[in-house]
Amino acid sequence: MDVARRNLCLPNRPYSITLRLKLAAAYRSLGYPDLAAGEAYKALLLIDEVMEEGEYHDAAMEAAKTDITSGEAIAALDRTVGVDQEAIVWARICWSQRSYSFLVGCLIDCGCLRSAFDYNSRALRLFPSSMFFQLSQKTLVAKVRSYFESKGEIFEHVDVLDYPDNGLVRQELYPWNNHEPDRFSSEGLLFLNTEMTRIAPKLEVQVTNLPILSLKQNTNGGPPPPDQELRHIQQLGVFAKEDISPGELILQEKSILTSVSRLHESFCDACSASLPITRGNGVEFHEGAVTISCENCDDVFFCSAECWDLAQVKYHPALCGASIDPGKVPASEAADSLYSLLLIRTLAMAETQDIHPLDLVEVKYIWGDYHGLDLDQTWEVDLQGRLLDSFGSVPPTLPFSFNGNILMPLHMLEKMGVNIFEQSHRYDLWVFNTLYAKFRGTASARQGLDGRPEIGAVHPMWCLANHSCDPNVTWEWQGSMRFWTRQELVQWKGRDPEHKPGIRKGEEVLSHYCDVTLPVRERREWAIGALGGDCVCPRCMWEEAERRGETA
Ligand SMILES: C[S@@+](CC[C@H](N)C(=O)[O-])C[C@H]1O[C@@H](n2cnc3c(N)ncnc32)[C@H](O)[C@@H]1O
Repeated sequence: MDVARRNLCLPNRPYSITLRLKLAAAYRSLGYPDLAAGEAYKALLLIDEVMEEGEYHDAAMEAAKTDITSGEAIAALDRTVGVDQEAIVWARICWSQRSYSFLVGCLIDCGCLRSAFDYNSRALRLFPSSMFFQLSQKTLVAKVRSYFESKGEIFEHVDVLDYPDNGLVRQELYPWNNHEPDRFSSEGLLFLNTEMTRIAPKLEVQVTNLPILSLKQNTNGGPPPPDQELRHIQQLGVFAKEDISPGELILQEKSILTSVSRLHESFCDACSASLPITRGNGVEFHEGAVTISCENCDDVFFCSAECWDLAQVKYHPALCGASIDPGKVPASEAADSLYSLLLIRTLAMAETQDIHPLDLVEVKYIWGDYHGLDLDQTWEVDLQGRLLDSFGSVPPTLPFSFNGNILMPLHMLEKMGVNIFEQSHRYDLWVFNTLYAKFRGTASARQGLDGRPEIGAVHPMWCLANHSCDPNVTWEWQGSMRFWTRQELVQWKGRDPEHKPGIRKGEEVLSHYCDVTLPVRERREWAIGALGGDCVCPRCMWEEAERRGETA
């Protein structure tokens, strides 16, 4: 595949602007405008390096000259513009125009209209007579106008900062991603079960079949199938190795893949347990423990020497002194901000441990909820070979923003001292997207008193348990994640009266992703993000039928 081939070239020519632009073109033609936007943005960074005395100026200048003398630049532009062979002219005029046009076009494709507007305005200042940017301006105004008019608002009254900037892109196991393990292989299961036995001796991970709940993946655009005709796929689940009585603690898992979005002094930076409250000059003791802080940065606090040691070995050195406080995050973006912080934690873990982010044991085996469609059958082009839509007809489901998926991770990596050009193979946008895909289906978040998500975490073993609105366990997250078998099952009228609390050998551990005391419609709405569609557990099916007056 073209993308894979060019990706392989990048380690040798990480500063080549033309190579970045070719990669952007290849990504776009394959229905990945988000990945194309990432390469176009890096091309713009390199153009700045060529034109100014920056950290990478010499390397970028050298690469630009090589591109020009080797004829690469001419091929990339499909035409020779100007006769001046100076790299700076190429950068300022040709490459810059091409990078901006990729970035703006791809951001529009991804629904990031505010960012597209911003870059198009910059491009128009540089190239005022460009038809492309003038047209893009018109397209953007039309799109933003129709967005606000559909909400009953007047476009002229809206601040640019309020323009929509979040879209959806393909949630995919990229064809060139060779880090994803075979989770169903005997080696994969052996690894997971060794981990599981350590924290939950009575449980084991098994392969199971689950209904695919996402309508887009079930219907390819047709009407929704009847519930009994849903397609099924293989996934993992957690099962009892022996009989377990009601009220037993069956799993206790501590994770350092956590995020704290505010009140950093109130939570352990490693495990996110609540910390003792500081009063005046003294410190309030909490279960005999006292808060430990990092002497070098004084930005982070820990609940125990164990957490401090884990932070030192696993992630903190990469971040020590690099403030990651996202500042005041609007309530509407609080949940996304927790995912971004999980991404930063993962990048810091990769950097500290010198390992590819997708090979970290904390993320490698977790579920990515990739679309699972056969690309040969789904991908559609017209008679001229052009894509029918920007994503090649693959339904986009992964939330995407220019800031969260491109700008912020690259900026944080630079703060960690990572060379984002030479380390592209390790810290590329498709890697960030893959991590987000994994977090979105598995992370848990806890809200503060004002209802805004405050802390988030991925517990790699706990998150292997599937959901039911009639769960046989309940869980609590306070530093560690803990599972108990329920003393009493949820009350609902349609259950088999023989079904009693406790879990028998061979039965699946069924967790809950929503508040199971709510009525069926509210439960389904709550869990839809984590499940990908409406829950079809026996309780939901029965209660939905009852609601429609269909039960016997
Ligand atoms: C946190 S993961 C659970 C573990 C996952 N089955 C695995 O293989 O790692 C959440 C995903 O599991 C699937 N899932 C969990 N409970 C389900 C249910 N009751 N019905 C259908 N799919 C379910 C959904 O695809 C969801 O996105």
